[in-house]
Amino acid sequence: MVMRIVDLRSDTVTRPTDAMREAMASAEVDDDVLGYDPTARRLEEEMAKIMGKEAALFVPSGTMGNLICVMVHCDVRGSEVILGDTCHIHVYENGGISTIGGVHPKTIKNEEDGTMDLVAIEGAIRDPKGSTFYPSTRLICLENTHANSGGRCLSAEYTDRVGEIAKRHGLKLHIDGARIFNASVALGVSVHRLVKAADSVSVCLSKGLGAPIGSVIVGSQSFIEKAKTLRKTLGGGMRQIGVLCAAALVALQENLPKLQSDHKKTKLLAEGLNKMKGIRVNVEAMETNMIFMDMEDGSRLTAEKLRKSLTEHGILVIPENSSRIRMVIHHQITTSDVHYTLSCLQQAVQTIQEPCQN
Ligand SMILES: Cc1ncc(COP(=O)(O)O)c(C=O)c1O
Ligand SMILES: C[C@@H](O)[C@H](N)C(=O)O
Repeated sequence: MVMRIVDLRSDTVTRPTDAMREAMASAEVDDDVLGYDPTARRLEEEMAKIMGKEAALFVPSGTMGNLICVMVHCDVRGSEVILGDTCHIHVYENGGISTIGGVHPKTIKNEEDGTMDLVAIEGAIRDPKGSTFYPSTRLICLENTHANSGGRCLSAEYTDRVGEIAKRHGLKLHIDGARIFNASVALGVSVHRLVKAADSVSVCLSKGLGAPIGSVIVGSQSFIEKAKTLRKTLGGGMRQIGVLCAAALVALQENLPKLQSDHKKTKLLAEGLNKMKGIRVNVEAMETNMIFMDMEDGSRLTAEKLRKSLTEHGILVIPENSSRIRMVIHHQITTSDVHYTLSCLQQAVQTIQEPCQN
């Protein structure tokens, strides 16, 4: 019997749709290193227009997109970047900006809402007069939505304030916009307004948009030209990438409109979880497509016990720690999957908390 699978591990787990596969199979392609791939060019022009920037570049992953942007902005030895202590660039990218990029990280505490305190940002900027001893601050990085705070959205006004600080000190601003479309839909603000103050943005095609592979970075024409050279240096120059970009173009058409529904399903799941004995979810803080489900002290519940029980029912999740599980909704999770997950979890919670009654 084929087991029902409900994959809540991440929004990176989606499978290409039939329309994506058809587009991939019939994509018009050419060598994107020797010249340019026409389908890649279409995607890049589309993304630059949507994001309100001069130019765009397809890259194999969000990690490489962030690395390239940081390295282009911080192209002088001794550069330092100000970024959040729980941001993806600092936590999940193997320290690449330092080990490969030679850029020094200056972390600031991420607040619960994914922002960094504005006074702390400005206070972290190195005094150029201290350059005998200190690195030189060249870049500030934000992340919108902020994954480790549960997919929280940064407002356009907050981003503008950080942009003003950067400009005042002659710095650049990069946004890790892996889920910027989720922020745009949740806030009801266009993506180009959200990133107006940014000098560069890295946008994942392979998350909520549901494309199988890739990201796009956007910025000025001169920035993207430097980024293209660095992409090749890092081994990211690829040939007939129209095969991948064709799927991304379908994703933009098909899945962008579905993000609102992803967020609705997230709220439905969060509200259901919050009613369960021993489980706590900050429903208000679940602004987009992510849920952090916490186990209350003394509830006998642990992330591993629940993960194991859910897996037995085909529901896949990733524990954040011993008492927290993250669940991520995407366009291939149905409302019925949400109800199924709630029913299985209710059963697991009951079994774990009242073993003798079962
Ligand atoms: C906020 C954020 N930025 C960047 C990335 C990196 O993207 P990729 O997995 O394509 O390298 C991810 C997740 O994958 C992410 O969640
Ligand atoms: C873990 C992280 O790299 C990935 N972006 C995710 O959110 O699933």
